[in-house]
Amino acid sequence: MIKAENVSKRFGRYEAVKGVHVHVKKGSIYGLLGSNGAGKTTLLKILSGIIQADQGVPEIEGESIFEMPDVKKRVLFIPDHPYFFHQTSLLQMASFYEAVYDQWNSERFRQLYEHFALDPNAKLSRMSKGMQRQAAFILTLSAMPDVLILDEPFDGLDPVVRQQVKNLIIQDVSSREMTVIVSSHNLREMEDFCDAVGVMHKGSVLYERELEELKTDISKLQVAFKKLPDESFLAGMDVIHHEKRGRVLTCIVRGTEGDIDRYVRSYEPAIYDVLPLTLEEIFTYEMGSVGYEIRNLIV
Ligand SMILES: Nc1ncnc2c1ncn2[C@@H]1O[C@H](COP(=O)(O)OP(=O)(O)OP(=O)(O)O)[C@@H](O)[C@H]1O
Repeated sequence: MIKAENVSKRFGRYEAVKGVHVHVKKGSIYGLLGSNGAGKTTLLKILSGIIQADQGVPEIEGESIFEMPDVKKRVLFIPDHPYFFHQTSLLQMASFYEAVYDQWNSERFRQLYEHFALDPNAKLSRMSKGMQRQAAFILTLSAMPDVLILDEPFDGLDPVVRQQVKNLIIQDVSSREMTVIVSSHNLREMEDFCDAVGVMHKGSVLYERELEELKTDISKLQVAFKKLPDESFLAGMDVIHHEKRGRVLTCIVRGTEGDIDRYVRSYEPAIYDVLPLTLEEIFTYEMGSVGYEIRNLIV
């Protein structure tokens, strides 16, 4: 549903986004992960039609978004610092949203501000950071977007509100196939929230995968041998990282479980365990394999 092929963006001589390809299925939640300064915010702004790419045209259901008001009305973006007009209240912002967004739902707006117990007449600038973020979600979700693009959206929300906001988003995804792209450094949270992830580093998308597929394609092995085999043992697998502690060898390996299992067992290990990896571990090791330094992460 959302497709960006070979998208690039320069700021002066610095190339913040370098020929990236992004594919997001309709009605899914796509997590954009990456190192600091990787280009996530820049890419999200391109996908939202806020800035124009130098190369490549992102499409939403086959239509370009940049300077296309009819497409833009269906795509809402919450930046890492939500923006409201000077000296406005939630109610005044709602009037603006209602005038701009055709799919605005006043009943939902009322339900949401009552649910979050925000005073609709209070000045938004006097609200706390977390309350302002709640206000941004109330306005955005009341506009009933087909595509919701979120940059570090849950920062500053308390754990209860965080879960409530995520539930609201999940409801819209399942009930009316809203599509979500969300950037975050909180991989624990993304693991439970996303269907697929794309990982950015230094302006490039290193890979994008369904979360389940990603998790079955990389494993942590713990093996011990009566006599440690020579280096051909490690050379025969796609090892991203390994560590030896005493007789126990711990390896992070790419590949399918069946192939790895057959291979390791052919060396007749005394102990052999395959442990699941969290998204955080996968991210860290994959980043390590492209030169982002990791040290002693295996525990
Ligand atoms: N308007 C701009 N002018 C010049 N350089 C910019 C501009 N916006 C972003 N950059 C640069 O582009 C690079 C990518 O920035 P971006 O904000 O997209 O990264 P990010 O992945 O969102 O980072 P973080 O995770 O730290 O928020 C950075 O080096 C940043 O300094």
